[in-house]
Amino acid sequence: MSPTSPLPPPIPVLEDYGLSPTTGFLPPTLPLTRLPDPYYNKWEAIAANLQAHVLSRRLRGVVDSLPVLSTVGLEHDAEWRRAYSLLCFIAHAYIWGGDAPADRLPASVSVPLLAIAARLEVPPVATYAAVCLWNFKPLFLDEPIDNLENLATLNTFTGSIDESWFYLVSVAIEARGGPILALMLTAFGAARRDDARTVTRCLCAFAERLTDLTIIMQRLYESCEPATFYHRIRPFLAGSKNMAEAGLPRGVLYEDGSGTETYRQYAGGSNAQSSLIQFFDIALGIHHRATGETPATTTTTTGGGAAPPPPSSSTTTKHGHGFIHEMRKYMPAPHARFLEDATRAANLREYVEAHRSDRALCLAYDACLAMLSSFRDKHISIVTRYIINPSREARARSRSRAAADDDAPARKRINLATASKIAPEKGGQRGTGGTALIPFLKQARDETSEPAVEEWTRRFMKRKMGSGGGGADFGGSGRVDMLLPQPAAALDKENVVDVKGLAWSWTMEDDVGGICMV
Ligand code: HEM
Repeated sequence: MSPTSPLPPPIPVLEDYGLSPTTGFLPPTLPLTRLPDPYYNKWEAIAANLQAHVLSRRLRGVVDSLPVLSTVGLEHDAEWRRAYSLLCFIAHAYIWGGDAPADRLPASVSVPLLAIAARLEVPPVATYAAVCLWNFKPLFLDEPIDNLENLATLNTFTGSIDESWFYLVSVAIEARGGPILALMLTAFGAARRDDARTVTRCLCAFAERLTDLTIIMQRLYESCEPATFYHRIRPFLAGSKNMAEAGLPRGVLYEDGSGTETYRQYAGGSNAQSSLIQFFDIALGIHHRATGETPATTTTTTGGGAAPPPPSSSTTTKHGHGFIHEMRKYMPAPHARFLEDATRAANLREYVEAHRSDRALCLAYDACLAMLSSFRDKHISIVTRYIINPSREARARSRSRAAADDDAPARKRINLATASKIAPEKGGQRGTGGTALIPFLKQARDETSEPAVEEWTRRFMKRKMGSGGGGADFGGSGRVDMLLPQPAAALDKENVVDVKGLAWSWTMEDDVGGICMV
């Protein structure tokens, strides 16, 4: 380094961001199962009986008559996190737990929720942190929390095993993936010292853990039924942004008694708010572009690899890289700050590019890309099974019902589950110009393999992503492309309809077959 060259950006220290070298983005101390101060017993009682309150249609009345409690009784961080999680469950049950959504959140919930969210630096909605990161307990304290058989949820909207399992799969992924943070920070340091052996060792360990994460994710099928997820669980996680057809045209007003409140709009809770997966991209130097954008410059090098494209500047687009970046606003701010600082320090892609002759290093790096690409491949199958297919079935059912019977059913519910069914009939919802869900996810997966250095890995991953042929697969049976709908651009715009994902509202192709068998 020349005397004038600037110092490299510091390698982040996990503890500075409240992160743990063992559990990663899960809290360093276990979530509390109850707030210790009895002052908060009313919150605890409502959350403990949330399903009964919703079922009996008494929740809104109970919450309306609740006093506005102060945050003065909250001491340690774990207490603030517990209070946040409780109030998020109560708030979303209040909004979505009736025949039509409530567009006002009473002061009894909104006042403490806003204060707690500000203190924790999270938005006042049911984020991934509220329902997953801070909402679990181990069944046995002396057993690890990266084992699904040792986990239970603290709160759910529905009381169903399916909902618990949905959250717990993510918790187990976060727990098993937690040590990857320290591993990769060690690799950043080793690359700076030009210690290729340590970098290789860290990358090998990373690739192995990534395989574990894919295995855990696929266990979702064991205890979470797609129809239950789509119709019963997903509606409670919905946000207030782009929710006009679901009954929230202006969003939600958080009452504070001032009379000057304005409507707020937030995205719904989604695993896309997981800092862990975004950290993987950062550590490996993977760049995500706006959906539909192709690499600007692709220079063929001697090894057959592509030179790293410039980091995407596209953070302003509505979706695509913009969406992935947007999700950082829904992470606890210290986690998002860690991601920013890790981005500045990340050096592995450049290091591997500069050491192309080191086969072991290149293979270890490419293995990580292949494993992460495989993880995303399996995730696309999950989204197809849990969102795309039930959405199509619901639409088909609602059409045939409408054709057979003009009489309205006895009681009509308006919420997220019914929204995508009623949207096309209302007109104006077809081909809204939004981003197509599956092409977005597929592009994120394809971008994951772009930095591969070894010629054979590149060929292999291209083949895996191609449209035909059999062949080996790093991750098992993940040939989803052949089974999925084609990109929206290739389709008749008339057949494109809205679909509510988790965080966001997307489009999908209505009439194309897409039964995905994994
Ligand atoms: C039933 C299970 C799941 C469903 C239905 C699902 C659905 C979705 C949907 C609809 C999106 C698009 C953004 C949105 O609208 O929220 C998305 C994105 C994403 N999901 Fe999932 N997801 C599931 C499980 C998971 C799990 C277990 C993880 C891992 C922790 C995960 C990680 C991600 C990530 C990282 C993205 C952003 C796109 C990317 O980086 O590839 N998802 N998911």
